Amino acid sequence: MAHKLAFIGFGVVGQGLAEILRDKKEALKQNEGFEAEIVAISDLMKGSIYHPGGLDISTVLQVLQETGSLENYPERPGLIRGWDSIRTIKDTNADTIIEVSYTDVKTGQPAIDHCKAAFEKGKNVVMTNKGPVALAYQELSEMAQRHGAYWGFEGTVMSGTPALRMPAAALAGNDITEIRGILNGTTNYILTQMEQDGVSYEAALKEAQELGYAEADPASDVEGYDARYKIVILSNHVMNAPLSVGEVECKGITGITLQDIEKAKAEGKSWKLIAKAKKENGKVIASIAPEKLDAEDPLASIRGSVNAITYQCDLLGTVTLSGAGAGKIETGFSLLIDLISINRERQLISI
Ligand SMILES: NC(=O)C1=CN([C@@H]2O[C@H](COP(=O)(O)OP(=O)(O)OC[C@H]3O[C@@H](n4cnc5c(N)ncnc54)[C@H](OP(=O)(O)O)[C@@H]3O)[C@@H](O)[C@H]2O)C=CC1
Ligand SMILES: N[C@@H](CC=O)C(=O)O
Repeated sequence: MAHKLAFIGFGVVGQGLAEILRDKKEALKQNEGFEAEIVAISDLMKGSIYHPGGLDISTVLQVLQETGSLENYPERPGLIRGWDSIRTIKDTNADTIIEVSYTDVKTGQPAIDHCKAAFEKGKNVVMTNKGPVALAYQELSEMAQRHGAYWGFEGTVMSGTPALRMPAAALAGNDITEIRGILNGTTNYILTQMEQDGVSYEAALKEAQELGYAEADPASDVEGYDARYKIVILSNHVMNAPLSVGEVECKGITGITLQDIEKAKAEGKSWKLIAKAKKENGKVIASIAPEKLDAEDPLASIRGSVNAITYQCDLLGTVTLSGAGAGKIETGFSLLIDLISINRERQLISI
């Protein structure tokens, strides 16, 4: 049976997943027994469409590309327009909600309410929005479990790079005592462009926005708030240690000038925005701050929108993972791997 999906938000990442589902439809069916049907899309400005029998993905993407609005999706019997996010979550026949609206760095809303509305209906949520995971991890995990719903959020940290799934699956049994990483693609892209090509901060930020890496409000990236959410998610989910956003010291990259970067380069060093979390006497101490790294530091060579993370494990020692930290298809993939996980669970249950 096809998975029925409803998208809340349909910007860069939502469209990335839709493109993957369009382009890999046959391969996913053949290799994974996975079939998906987009039944609804509700976006703040682009409009909202729902058809219980499914929307045509190619037409949706084409109409959006040509006109910028879902309002121009062709009329057909049974098509409903104009439902807001909550109605789309509650009243459509979707069994999984793809929550890809913007990340609010203060309240996590309205995405927290989107998750609650879905779980109350026993619907799965797969999301890249970091707010609910960083601010309401415990409450939402319990709620999803109580209602028998799956909550997937691989893309909230390091896009489609398995920064959450890899330690949960392959490092299980270790105590992860420390995490250190570059967790924001936009700032790493900016710092790299400034260092490699002498591009100005403003021009590099504009490029990152055009490439789809930056948050809707890029202050979240450059002030370090996005990386702060990510270290909180890692602490709670991977280190199994409660940490709240307010406990993380946070400094962004806005104070770093081209001169600072040139000076570091002459010393053989590189500026990076470093996220850290360390367990100390049963508590986690975490911070986000720019650091001038020696060339030998494994994180010094991480360039562009690529991210990297080092896990300090009690049994295995140091393990470092690097890969995409942002991007349309890369982050679309993070949603796909969560959907594939739901599908695999379904297949196991039906054996
Ligand atoms: N881009 C990336 O590489 C990554 C992004 N993320 C996260 O994924 C999420 C989506 O990112 P991205 O696609 O880049 O962002 P975009 O800004 O491109 O898309 C977000 C979309 O959500 C819509 N939206 C905002 N609020 C609501 C709402 N209440 N109901 C319905 N739609 C709403 C916006 O509408 P409109 O603009 O039409 O007003 C916009 O189309 C964000 O939370 C981001 O933090 C995570 C990892 C990587
Ligand atoms: N704006 C974020 C997107 C991914 O989380 C980033 O640049 O890392």
